[in-house]
Amino acid sequence: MKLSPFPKVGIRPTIDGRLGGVRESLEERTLQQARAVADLIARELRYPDGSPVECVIADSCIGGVREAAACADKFRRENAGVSLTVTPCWCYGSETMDMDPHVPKAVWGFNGTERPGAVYLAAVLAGHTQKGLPAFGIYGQDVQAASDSEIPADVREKLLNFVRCGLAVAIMRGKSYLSMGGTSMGIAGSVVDPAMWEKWLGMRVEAIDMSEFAGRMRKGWYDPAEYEKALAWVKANCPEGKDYNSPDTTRSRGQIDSEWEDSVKMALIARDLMVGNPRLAEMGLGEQAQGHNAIAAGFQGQRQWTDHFPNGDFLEAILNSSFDWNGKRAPYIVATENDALNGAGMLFGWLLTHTAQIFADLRTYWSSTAIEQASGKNFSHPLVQDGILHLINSGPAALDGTGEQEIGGVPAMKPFWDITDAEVEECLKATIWHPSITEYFPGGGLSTRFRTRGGMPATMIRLNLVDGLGPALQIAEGHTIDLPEDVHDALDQRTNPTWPTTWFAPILNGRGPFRSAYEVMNHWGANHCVMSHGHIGHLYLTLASMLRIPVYMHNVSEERIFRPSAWRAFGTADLESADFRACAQYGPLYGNP
Ligand SMILES: C[C@H](O)[C@@H](O)[C@@H](O)C(=O)CO
Ligand SMILES: [Mn+2]
Repeated sequence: MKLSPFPKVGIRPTIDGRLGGVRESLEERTLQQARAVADLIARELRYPDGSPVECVIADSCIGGVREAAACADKFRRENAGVSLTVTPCWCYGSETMDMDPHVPKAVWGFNGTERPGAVYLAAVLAGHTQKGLPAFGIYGQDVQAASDSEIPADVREKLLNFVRCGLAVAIMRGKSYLSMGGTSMGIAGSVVDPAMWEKWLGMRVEAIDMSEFAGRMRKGWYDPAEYEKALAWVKANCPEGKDYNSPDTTRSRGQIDSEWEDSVKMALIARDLMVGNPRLAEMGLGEQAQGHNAIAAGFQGQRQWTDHFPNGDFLEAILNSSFDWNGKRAPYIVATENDALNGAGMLFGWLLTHTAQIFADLRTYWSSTAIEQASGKNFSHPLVQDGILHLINSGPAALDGTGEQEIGGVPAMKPFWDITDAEVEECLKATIWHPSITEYFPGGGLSTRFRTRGGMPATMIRLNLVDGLGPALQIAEGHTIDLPEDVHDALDQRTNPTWPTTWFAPILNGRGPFRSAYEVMNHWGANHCVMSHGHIGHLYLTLASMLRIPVYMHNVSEERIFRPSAWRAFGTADLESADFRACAQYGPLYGNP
């Protein structure tokens, strides 16, 4: 993924500015604390391309406003997109605080008692709250000796989660969402709203007409050598399955072969449109070589493209996966049906985890009774209470979604740098490509079919756009579920056996939407959802608060919620309402609607 240089993490060692003893006694200790945090971040966190996260530390401790200003200048020069203030002692809050309104910020006040680091933490957070510059507060549970340079586990977790989410915010800033085509079948999420991307995510919306695909395919505006390589790889790795079309809608072998060829061309063209390709410049296509600086995109597909041309299943499946004919690499985020809101959700999930994201229709709630009626079998599972949700895209999903990768023997989706070659093979083997259903896709194409292995901890989200409110987020942690073969088959054949299926059981806590799996579906805000690997609802909550996007449904336990300290001033009895009030008060991160 050819993204511009990634933003760094700016570390601000603040200090008591009083010379004549106090400051001198603290200089080395304070700088050591900053260096320890920088080492932790570089050791534990990666950028989406797998390279270690870089930190930039202020040239001196910050004891007053001049040093604070010098640090801000350095952070601007060095492209620091996240701000982390650390200190073991008292400092002068309003004189040393970071006042950049657009950079996610946190403060770690060392919990020692020889010097009042925690008192500064509270004081400077009060300043942030008073000035409308919300900041995250990090304070260790246990008192540490002044000489203790260890970063305790609870502080470490908050530091790393803050930086993960802060970098997601910073990396999105200035990038594009590329709308490939327009509104798909009247899906509201594909009525792309530039203001949402600009004001909440600091991004821009780029748009291309679908004729750009037709034109590039017809004129051969893609790398011919890569095309041949990709087509050969597809023939060797993408097995074709049963043609479910009726005799009079079955397409000929030759037609399907040409649909494979077009599908591969479309994948190359979509990627080139997103991030550019220097090879195109060598072909005399200098403007096309630029791409649209897109970190996420959507493909309109249905309709009208798919009335005349092959569907985008192969394009979307392979670009969203962590591998292709060139080997393992970061996914390219592409939303089916140009559902830009789901595309934003996929982008969040990828930036938080660096793993592929499953795009799916939230198609059906299957109660245990309905499962028994449809399959003749009664089905029970320790993680299933009243029923399960059928996630199945009328399109593809990342092949990582097969669940053929593992962490500790448990199905997972991993960053590309952790995926083994054998796991890539398993993901490909677990996927069958069926000739698409002609009545849906008269232009043909191949549909992606797999079933996600059960037992994967997963988080399902949806970003919705609410008139008068702006974007709002839903989160449901849960697990993928294995159905017995015959039960799955009965339900899958009845639904659509040419598309990718994930059976999902949300974790229920008996409250609100999480009273039952039925209520989770009943409350879902749109036809699509994104599934990420892992129980990462807490990361989505932190990210949403940085972007001032309220969360109106989640099943994350209270102790895992980490938001700016100012959020507490909007209410502590009902965190959901407080979140809404805080987001309304601060407005979108990059400007009011
Ligand atoms: C049946 C339609 O063709 C599908 O595309 C539709 O079910 C959707 O995916 C809507 O999100
Ligand atoms: Mn859909």
